[in-house]
Amino acid sequence: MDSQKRMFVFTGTSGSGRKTIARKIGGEFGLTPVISCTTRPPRNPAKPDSDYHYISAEQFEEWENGGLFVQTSEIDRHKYGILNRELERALSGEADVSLILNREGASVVKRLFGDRVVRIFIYVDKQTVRERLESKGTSYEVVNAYLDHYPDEVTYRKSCEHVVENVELSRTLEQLRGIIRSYR
Ligand SMILES: Nc1ncnc2c1ncn2[C@@H]1O[C@H](COP(=O)(O)OP(=O)(O)OP(=O)(O)O)[C@@H](O)[C@H]1O
Ligand SMILES: Nc1nc2c(ncn2[C@@H]2O[C@H](COP(=O)(O)O)[C@@H](O)[C@H]2O)c(=O)[nH]1
Repeated sequence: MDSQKRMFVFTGTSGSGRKTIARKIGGEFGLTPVISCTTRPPRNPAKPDSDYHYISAEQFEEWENGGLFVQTSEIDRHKYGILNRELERALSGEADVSLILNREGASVVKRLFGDRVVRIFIYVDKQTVRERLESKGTSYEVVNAYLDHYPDEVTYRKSCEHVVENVELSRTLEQLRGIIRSYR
C-alpha cells in the first residue's frame, strides 16, 4: 500500500449528514470512496442506493470467517464491514480516500493506519437529526434507532482529530475544505 495516502474518516452521530458531506467533499477533492458491505437492506429496496455493497447475511458470514474484512461491526442486528480488497484497491490509486464509519470502525482503522487516518467527527443536535430524517420520509423505527445511538456516539468526538457541527451545509463544507487542504 502507498504510505502517502491519507484516509479521511467521516464519523459522528447518525443522521448528522456524513454521507451528504462525504459525497460533496469527496467529489471536490477527488477522494476515492471506500464502500462498506452491509447486511442491512437498502432503505428503498426497489431502488438500492450506491452507499453500500448490499450483501446477504450468509455471504457476510462467509467472508468474515475467511478473514476478508479489515473490521466489522454489528449495529441494530445488521453487519457492516470494509473488505480488505476494497481498501487496498482504493489505497493503490492516485488519490486520498474517504470512509464513513461508526466509532468502532474509526478506532480500528486509526489503530491500524495511525497518522494516515484523519477522523472528522460530524454532529448536529438530536432534534435536528429527527427533523431532517422525518422531512426526508425516514421511518419512525429508523429515526428512533438513530436517536438511541446518539448519547454513545457523541462521546467519540473527543477522540477525533476534527469536530464539525453540520448546521449550515455551505459553512460545514467550507470548514471541511480548510481541514482537507491542511493535510495537502
Ligand atoms: N447542513 C444540512 N442542513 C440541512 N439538511 C442536511 C444538512 N446536511 C445533511 N442534510 C440532510 O440530512 C439528512 C441526513 O443526511 P445523511 O444521510 O447525509 O446523514 P448521515 O449522517 O450519512 O446518516 P447515516 O447515519 O444514515 O449514515 C439528508 O436528508 C440530508 O440531505
Ligand atoms: N464499523 C463500521 N461502521 C460502518 C461501516 N459502514 C457503515 N458504518 C456505520 O454504520 C452506521 C449505520 O449506518 P446506516 O447507513 O445503516 O445508518 C453508521 O454509523 C455508519 O457510519 C463499516 O464498514 N464499519
